[in-house]
Amino acid sequence: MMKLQTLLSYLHDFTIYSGENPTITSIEMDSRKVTKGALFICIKGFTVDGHAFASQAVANGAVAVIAERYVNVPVPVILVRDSKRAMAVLADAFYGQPTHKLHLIGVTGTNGKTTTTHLIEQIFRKAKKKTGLIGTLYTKIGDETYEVQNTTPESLVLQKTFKQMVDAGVDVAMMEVSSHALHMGRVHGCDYDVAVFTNLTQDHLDYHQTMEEYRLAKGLLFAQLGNRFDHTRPKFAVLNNDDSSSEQYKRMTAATIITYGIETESDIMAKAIDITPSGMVFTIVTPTEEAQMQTKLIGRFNVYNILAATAASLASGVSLSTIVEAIGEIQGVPGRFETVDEGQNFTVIVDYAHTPDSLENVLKTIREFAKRNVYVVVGCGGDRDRTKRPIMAQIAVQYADVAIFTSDNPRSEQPEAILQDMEDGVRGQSYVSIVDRKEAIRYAIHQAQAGDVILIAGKGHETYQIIGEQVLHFDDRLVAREAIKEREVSC
Ligand SMILES: CC(=O)N[C@H]1[C@@H](OP(=O)(O)OP(=O)(O)OC[C@H]2O[C@@H](n3ccc(=O)[nH]c3=O)[C@H](O)[C@@H]2O)O[C@H](CO)[C@@H](O)[C@@H]1O[C@H](C)C(=O)N[C@@H](C)C(=O)N[C@H](CCC(=O)O)C(=O)O
Ligand SMILES: Nc1ncnc2c1ncn2[C@@H]1O[C@H](COP(=O)(O)OP(=O)(O)OP(=O)(O)O)[C@@H](O)[C@H]1O
Ligand SMILES: N[C@H](CCC[C@H](N)C(=O)O)C(=O)O
Ligand SMILES: [Mg+2]
Repeated sequence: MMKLQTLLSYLHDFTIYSGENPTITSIEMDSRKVTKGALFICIKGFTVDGHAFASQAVANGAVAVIAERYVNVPVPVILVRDSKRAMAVLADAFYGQPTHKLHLIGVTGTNGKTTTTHLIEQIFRKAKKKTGLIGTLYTKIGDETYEVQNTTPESLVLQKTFKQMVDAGVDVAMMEVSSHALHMGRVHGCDYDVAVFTNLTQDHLDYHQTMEEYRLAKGLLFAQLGNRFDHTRPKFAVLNNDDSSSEQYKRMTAATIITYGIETESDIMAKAIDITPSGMVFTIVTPTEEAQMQTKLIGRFNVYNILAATAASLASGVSLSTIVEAIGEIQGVPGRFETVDEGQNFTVIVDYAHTPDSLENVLKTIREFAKRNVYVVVGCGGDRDRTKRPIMAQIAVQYADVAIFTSDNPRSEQPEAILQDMEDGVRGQSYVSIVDRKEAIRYAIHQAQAGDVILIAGKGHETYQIIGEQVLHFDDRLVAREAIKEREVSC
């Protein structure tokens, strides 16, 4: 609870059309969630304009309204330049600036955010800290998980979650920070201690338009870090030295820089990497010590994720021996290189690769150990970057022996039209297109011979498929499992 005027003292640029000072009991951006005493924030969304719901919010009990243009309601209206950004400031204030009380680690980059945050979580758990995690899979406080809608939630949800973490005694929070969130200011008010960059490759050009804009959006995490030079709470930017975008981020941040890499000389490095089908071993070298790292995770890209997690944890004061122990025990991350094993004589892997770079990485990794044919079942999401479709199709055809194109989440687009965009990248080459994802997975599984490897890419942990407005239950792992059993019965 907070008085409106107290709350507004955190905002520096607004106009208020009232001298009233009601008590604010909650902040809402959705009129349907408003209850008595709420401050309603009108957000001009991508689908509808929240200003149209101000009256409904007041009817539901809102006692004040934040808006970008005047709305005619019988409660104080506060005009701001950008209501989404104002919301982030107000949410931070309303929930008692919870990130000031947490050690907060933010991870950004095109690929590897979910994996890296999970590695960091396990490391801190090993270090006997209470952890909180926010990302694509869920919000997790200690052992409890909660469903999420976005990888990086809207500021209201985000700050409320941080408050819950503080109340639950969380010491360290780690979160995925998407480029959308950075661009829209969802994370304004988050006081990061460590910011981590995984990599930058093509994705989300539907939203950011150009790679330069996309790179800049990710850079905001580093630009917004550490300008206080607080010697009691130093800030760290953890950067991938093998990714050229890091050079720009080094210039954008005032924080202490820690680099990691395999190719380029860096503060934290992996050397003598040995990759087998069951895991990896490598030497991790820091400025002060060296250790042997052993992991069940597979793929060179996961060496990068481990290096990023190690650098972030070392910067946070965790010992290298604790890090090595934690990484050694990690079984995997749901939907990331997850095998489906029903005792069949071929390998089935479900993975969340939905960008050109991740698909290429995963297929290259499979190629390193596959003894016979490699199948890939892959689609591209609707209402998302169209330009990645032909590129992903080309990668599928290039690295797999059998490429099967299918639907991912078509959303509002025609599934056949998405397949056309993919096929445009591979005209004249050999591939199979099966619109129905279940049928595509069944096709691969029924074709496979002993020793073959099937990669089912793009949806990983997802337990749904979005077709039009419908959200249907769909889980690649279950569909694959059923198809394997079906095949055994028919043999
Ligand atoms: C494009 C985008 O970012 N959209 C987000 C946005 O939805 P929107 O703009 O369509 O909202 P809207 O439906 O137009 O509503 C506008 C306003 O009216 C309000 N409203 C609406 C109806 C009503 O009756 N009353 C009412 O008050 C709404 O509560 C809202 O405040 O606000 C929603 C609520 O916070 C978000 O969940 C939603 O994310 C959607 C699901 C999404 O797909 N976002 C993607 C692009 C995204 O952000 N992805 C990144 C991850 C990318 C990656 O890592 O690969 C992420 O961080 O998730
Ligand atoms: N460091 C990496 N570099 C390239 N590809 C990676 C890396 N880590 C994971 N991948 C691939 O990308 C996929 C997605 O990984 P992950 O979920 O960790 O990334 P993310 O950044 O959280 O993705 P999203 O933006 O969709 O939330 C994995 O399934 C794997 O195929
Ligand atoms: N965070 C990503 C996830 C993509 C997952 C893929 N299955 C799809 O639906 O395109 C996005 O919203 O673009
Ligand atoms: Mg993620």
